[in-house]
Amino acid sequence: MPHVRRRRRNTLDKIPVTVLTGYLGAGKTTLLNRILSEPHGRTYAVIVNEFGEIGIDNDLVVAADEEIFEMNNGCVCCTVRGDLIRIIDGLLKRRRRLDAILVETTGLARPAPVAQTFFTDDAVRAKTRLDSIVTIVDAHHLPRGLEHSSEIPEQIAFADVVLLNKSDLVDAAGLGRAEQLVRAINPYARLHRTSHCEVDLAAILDRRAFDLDRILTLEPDFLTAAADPEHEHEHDHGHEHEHEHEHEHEHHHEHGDDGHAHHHEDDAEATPPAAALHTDGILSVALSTDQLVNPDRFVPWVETLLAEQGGDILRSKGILAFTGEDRRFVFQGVHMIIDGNLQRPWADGEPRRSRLVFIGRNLDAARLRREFEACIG
Ligand SMILES: Nc1nc2c(ncn2[C@@H]2O[C@H](COP(=O)(O)OP(=O)(O)OP(=O)(O)O)[C@@H](O)[C@H]2O)c(=O)[nH]1
Repeated sequence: MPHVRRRRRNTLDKIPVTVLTGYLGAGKTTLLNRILSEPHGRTYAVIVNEFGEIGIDNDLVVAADEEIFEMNNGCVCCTVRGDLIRIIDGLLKRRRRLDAILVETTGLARPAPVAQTFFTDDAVRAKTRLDSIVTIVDAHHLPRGLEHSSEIPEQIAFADVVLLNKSDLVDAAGLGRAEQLVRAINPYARLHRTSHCEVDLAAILDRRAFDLDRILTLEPDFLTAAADPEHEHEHDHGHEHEHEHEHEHEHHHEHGDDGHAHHHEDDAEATPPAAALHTDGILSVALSTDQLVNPDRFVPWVETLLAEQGGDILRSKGILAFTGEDRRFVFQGVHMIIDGNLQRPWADGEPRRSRLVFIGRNLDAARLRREFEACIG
């Protein structure tokens, strides 16, 4: 069927865009330098706020007075002196095929406006697709950073992929604690422990974390991120995490008025000291049901919820089994912008289990649960 072929080609042709965030000194430049100088045989474009920040050797730069710089490995680097949409337009007009675009969000407290550009701008959306949000976390600085910064938990909350970097500067216990701090904010991101951002670029580029089709193939990880076999862990502590995640999935993170997480007593072993868990009130709420959900109630509910509380809800994702519908409804959101559609049919014998997750601040878990349950049947 002609239109099916056209759709496939469109998806394949779209250039994946990765949005990179991370606190001051976390290692963003280190990662970008690798991408722009390693002989990986692919052509990536890196968009940075100010070229000066990248600190790359000037010899790599071919045409220094242009806004778009070509590197000696074929990658291009450009700077958001102008606006993002115009820069992307300029990149797309170049003849050379790009394998991926990476946008660094230094200087922006929040990565959301950049991410949303790829949902909302038609011209950009026609040629590119938001692939994932990657957050670099300084494992050494994280406990202190969380005490002082509201940006760090927010950046972690947005992430589809977390690089827990500077792992060489902390011992195994410290690294485990840092990972728990990340997980307390965002249990769903794929996490890689790195030193000097040494990670296979395939782990951060072209992940299809925002691709609704792909959420389905990632589904085993969707609510069990800690059991991810692709984690680059140096030692096995999976059991601890499975335990931790049982709580996260069945209940949610319980935070008190002080914004600190409170865990169940039997979880004590896997829980960092409460004082270290300053997550700026950001928590995740996971909801699920084995009963069918009424789309006429669910869709208006989630739309209203995100319209009213989208400022606080940083990320949302869901797979829904609707009454009278053989296909799965899948959605994905950044603040109040959501994208969702019907996907493949539920397989024979596959439990029609609806799951959704919200990550954000000021989330009233009991109310979310109550309102979601009101959409059942
Ligand atoms: N020990 C150690 N040092 C690292 C690692 N990653 C980066 N660094 C160093 O940390 C410092 C900061 O790294 P950058 O890559 O500049 O960090 P950044 O996030 O770009 O920093 P800003 O541009 O200031 O936001 C540099 O001196 C890096 O060499 C790591 O994994 N281990």
